[in-house]
Amino acid sequence: MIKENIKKKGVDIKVKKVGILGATGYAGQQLLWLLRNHPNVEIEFIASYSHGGQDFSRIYGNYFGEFTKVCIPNTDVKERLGDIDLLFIALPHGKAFEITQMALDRGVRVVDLGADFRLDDSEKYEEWYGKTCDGKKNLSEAVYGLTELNREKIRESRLVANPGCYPTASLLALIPLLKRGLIQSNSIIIDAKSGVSGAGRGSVTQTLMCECSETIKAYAVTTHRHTPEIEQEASKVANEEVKLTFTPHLVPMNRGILSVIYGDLKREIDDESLRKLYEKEYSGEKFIRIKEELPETRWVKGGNYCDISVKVDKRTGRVIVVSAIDNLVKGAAGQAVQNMNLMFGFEEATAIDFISIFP
Ligand SMILES: NC(=O)C1=CN([C@@H]2O[C@H](COP(=O)(O)OP(=O)(O)OC[C@H]3O[C@@H](n4cnc5c(N)ncnc54)[C@H](OP(=O)(O)O)[C@@H]3O)[C@@H](O)[C@H]2O)C=CC1
Ligand SMILES: CC(=O)N[C@@H](CCC(=O)OP(=O)(O)O)C(=O)O
Repeated sequence: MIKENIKKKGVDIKVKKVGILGATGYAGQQLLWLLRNHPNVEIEFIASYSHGGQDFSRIYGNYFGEFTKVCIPNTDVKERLGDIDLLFIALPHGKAFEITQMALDRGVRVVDLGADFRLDDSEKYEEWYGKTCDGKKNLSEAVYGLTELNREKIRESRLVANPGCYPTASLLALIPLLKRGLIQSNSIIIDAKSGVSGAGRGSVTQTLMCECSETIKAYAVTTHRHTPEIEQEASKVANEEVKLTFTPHLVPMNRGILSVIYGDLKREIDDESLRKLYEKEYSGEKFIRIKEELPETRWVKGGNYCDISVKVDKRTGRVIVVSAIDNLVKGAAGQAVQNMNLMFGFEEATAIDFISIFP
């Protein structure tokens, strides 16, 4: 591994120890995959809910012979907090509150890949997630981990709320328009499509082959919990209240999110000028690629990129922004690593600096 090679060459490298809670899920596994190749990270432990005591490579066969750590039970994590600098949490909603408090109390930093700390308002959390919010105390200190938006705050933060996959694709596409007040804030419609890994490994009926192949469906129309998350962050960027329509779809592919966003422009502007404006906004951003060609999920698969293209429909005065990400990488684990790199002062692209996989 890279880590050993560097040590052998006698280079003094800074190493931080991390634990992964929920390592057996899709997001947790993707995180482990990335961190294994991080020169400055030692994976101290991995934890699982129902596979405590099992060799990870028996759960994910691609690790056979390469990574043989045994999962500790989730319940043992509190006793291991003293061994780590940072805890990644990739658990179902509502499960991060207690352990986060314990970690912070022990001086351990936290990156939560779930939604427990994303909403500033605990009543909104309870309304959209149908769960009590036991983490009220931490909500105010959590930094929303959309890296390109909150880079400086993330560096200093103890607790990062990694964004949802749909919000990542949608907000990155909307920010340049919202920042400049170019779009009518109540006219935004987000039509987004996700591969089935977005639903996690634990989901059952809806991701069975017969249920999701050879079909495409909208779901959670008007009720998806990413709506308040996108509205919250969009409102902050726009400096006015944004209310939008968000409709997710499940499509028969493993990975990827394509977000197609419509909105009314406040003034006339052509494609070319708008594209230049996007290029300016994201100049120097390694992982945001402004394209003339329309983005496709196949060009971001396995990578930490968000590809964006922007067009104007002159007939209607509407803007159409298309963005694509890999839900498990930029939409989850890749962005979590990007945030951790900032928190520890590592080079931001460490361990995520590779081209997407195709085919
Ligand atoms: N999938 C995606 O594209 C994205 C996911 N996320 C977020 O990441 C988190 C994990 O998602 P994902 O990996 O997809 O989900 P999975 O269903 O694939 O994994 C869930 C993980 O949580 C554990 N778990 C299951 N039930 C419980 C429970 N009752 N108590 C404690 N632990 C439990 C599982 O352990 P075990 O396997 O041992 O039972 C597993 O490690 C979620 O909060 C999700 O919202 C965020 C962005 C994108
Ligand atoms: C296809 C699919 O089911 N996707 C998930 C979103 C996954 C994700 O990013 O969401 P959280 O981290 O907020 O759970 C969903 O719609 O619930």
